Amino acid sequence: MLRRYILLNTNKFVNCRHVSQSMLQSTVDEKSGIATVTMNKPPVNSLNLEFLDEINTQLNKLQKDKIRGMILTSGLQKVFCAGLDITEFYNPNPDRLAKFWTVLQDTWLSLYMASFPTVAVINGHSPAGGCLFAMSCDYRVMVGPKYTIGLNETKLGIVAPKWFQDTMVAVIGQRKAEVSLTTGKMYTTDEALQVGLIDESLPDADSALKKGTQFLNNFQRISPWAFKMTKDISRQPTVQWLIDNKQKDLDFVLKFMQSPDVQKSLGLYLQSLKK
Ligand SMILES: CC/C=C\C/C=C\CCC/C=C/CC(=O)SCCNC(=O)CCNC(=O)[C@H](O)C(C)(C)COP(=O)(O)OP(=O)(O)OC[C@H]1O[C@@H](n2cnc3c(N)ncnc32)[C@H](O)[C@@H]1OP(=O)(O)O
Repeated sequence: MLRRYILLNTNKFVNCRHVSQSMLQSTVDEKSGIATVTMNKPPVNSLNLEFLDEINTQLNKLQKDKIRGMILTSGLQKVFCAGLDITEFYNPNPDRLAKFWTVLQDTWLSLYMASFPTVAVINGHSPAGGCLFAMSCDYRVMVGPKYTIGLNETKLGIVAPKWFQDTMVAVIGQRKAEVSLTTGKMYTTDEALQVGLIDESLPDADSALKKGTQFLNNFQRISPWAFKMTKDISRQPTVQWLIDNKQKDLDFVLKFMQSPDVQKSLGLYLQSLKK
């Protein structure tokens, strides 16, 4: 493994393994065994087929490398992740759409059930799929006060799939999730903290990264096996539906996304984004 000193977001030099460098930068601190995975796909870290594939491959690699924890963050100025790349849904090629959705399912399962503790350092806006990724980590630290987070699918004229919804229910509870999902609510950092969608709010990215690392350091005294078993038991009810219904979920998405009404809504939404 290539060893070198590199500059991390914390502006400190640390001895680390440099795992990869592309749309995703991943570094592992040799001493703590904590990986920092930085999404860096300008302009907004939208999740397309290739990016999701890279994220999933990296998560599986970190698992094999037996890292002790992971921070997921963004290398962009003001966006953590803009969610799924809407162009994957608009006038889709059915084969590519099927691959895209399958990789999304797999990436979510890898992240949600990661064998190591995970923290999302949300250093920018985090709508829809970005919120899903943040909610799938074990702890969320968000940089405030100016960014927003939430599952806004209804505002696009589409519907958050069951497993997106269940992930939110697991974090903020049934009632709050229902209101949040039906209204497509995007929470400010303060609102997200109040509702329990995030665990901490910090004024800048450096202190958020420190907080995330502090959380992960709690696990130095906890057996990785005990951690993983506890997490599996806790998260099993949320993941089981997708594990049992991957094909059904995919078939539904293929049909739903090719319907003229949904295509019309997506076209209008894409246009409004371009404006
Ligand atoms: C029972 C039913 C079950 C199942 C149904 C089946 C399937 C449904 C699946 C639905 C799941 C969807 C999950 C999603 O994640 S959908 C994506 C939702 N994302 C958004 O709404 C975010 C939109 N973006 C923004 O709000 C802003 O861009 C953001 C706040 C993130 C950043 O703002 P900023 O001002 O910094 O940048 P912009 O100028 O807006 O954007 C720059 C360029 O990037 C393009 N862009 C932005 N977001 C996306 C995206 N998600 N996908 C693709 N492209 C995106 C934007 O258009 C700009 O492009 P250019 O103008 O530069 O060409």
